[in-house]
Amino acid sequence: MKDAASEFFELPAEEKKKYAMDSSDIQGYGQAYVVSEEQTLDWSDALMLVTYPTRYRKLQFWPKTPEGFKEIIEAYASEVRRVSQELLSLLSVIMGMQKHVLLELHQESLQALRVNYYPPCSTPEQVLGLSPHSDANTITLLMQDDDITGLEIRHQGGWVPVTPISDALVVNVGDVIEIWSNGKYKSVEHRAVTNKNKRRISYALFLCPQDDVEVEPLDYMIDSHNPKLYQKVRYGDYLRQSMKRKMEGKAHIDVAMTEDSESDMRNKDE
Ligand SMILES: O=C(O)CCC(=O)C(=O)O
Ligand SMILES: [Fe+2]
Repeated sequence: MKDAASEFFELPAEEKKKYAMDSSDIQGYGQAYVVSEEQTLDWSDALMLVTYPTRYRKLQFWPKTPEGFKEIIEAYASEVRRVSQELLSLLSVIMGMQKHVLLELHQESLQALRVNYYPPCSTPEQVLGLSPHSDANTITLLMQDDDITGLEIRHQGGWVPVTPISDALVVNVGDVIEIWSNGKYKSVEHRAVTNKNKRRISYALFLCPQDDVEVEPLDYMIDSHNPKLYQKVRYGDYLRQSMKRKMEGKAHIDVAMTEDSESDMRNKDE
């Protein structure tokens, strides 16, 4: 996967443009979250593909070069899908529920791959590879290059680098787990920084509920000490709302907050 992706991103621009993302779509080669001509762009390109359910695949965006890349993506997506399903069972148990609860909410889950390419940048202190955001899905499994640190997570007001561990995947909790757990498990705010000397590639597989799944705090997570913090949202609407905005930390999760919890948060900030 790493060799093939590297070869793809090093192809001439005209070759990569054959797979260019449409402005109204998220699949293909390009940059997502570009919502205005005035915004500062992140120092990265991406190849974004829906991998499951297979009927949502738009094969015209799956690169034909290098040879065999398509099959590699398919094999990687299928293996990581298996791991993410195991993780969902374990997460259900950690959240105090029966093993099958989260899996059932993902009966026909959507999985999308984003391969992020960050070219070397002569002024890394001036530009980000990927702006701060949380992932608007359930969990993300991320593979990073071994020899270069780029991912950082928000912790106690600062940014903490996530040093790559060889042969390990990073698992990010996304907004949907935050909403289902009524805020007990927070989606992690993260960003990617650029590097002066080396290019970096990361491989994110996003596991999402289907569009029509209604996301709201699960009954198990609410009691008299833990009032409901989020209102019900249809997942497809939540995702589309968050994609319409420029990436700005976790601001997009406001869409799902109840009015009370939103004003509580605001009072805390002030
Ligand atoms: O490059 C990274 O490590 C972060 C990628 C990421 O956060 C994303 O694709 O959503
Ligand atoms: Fe992310």
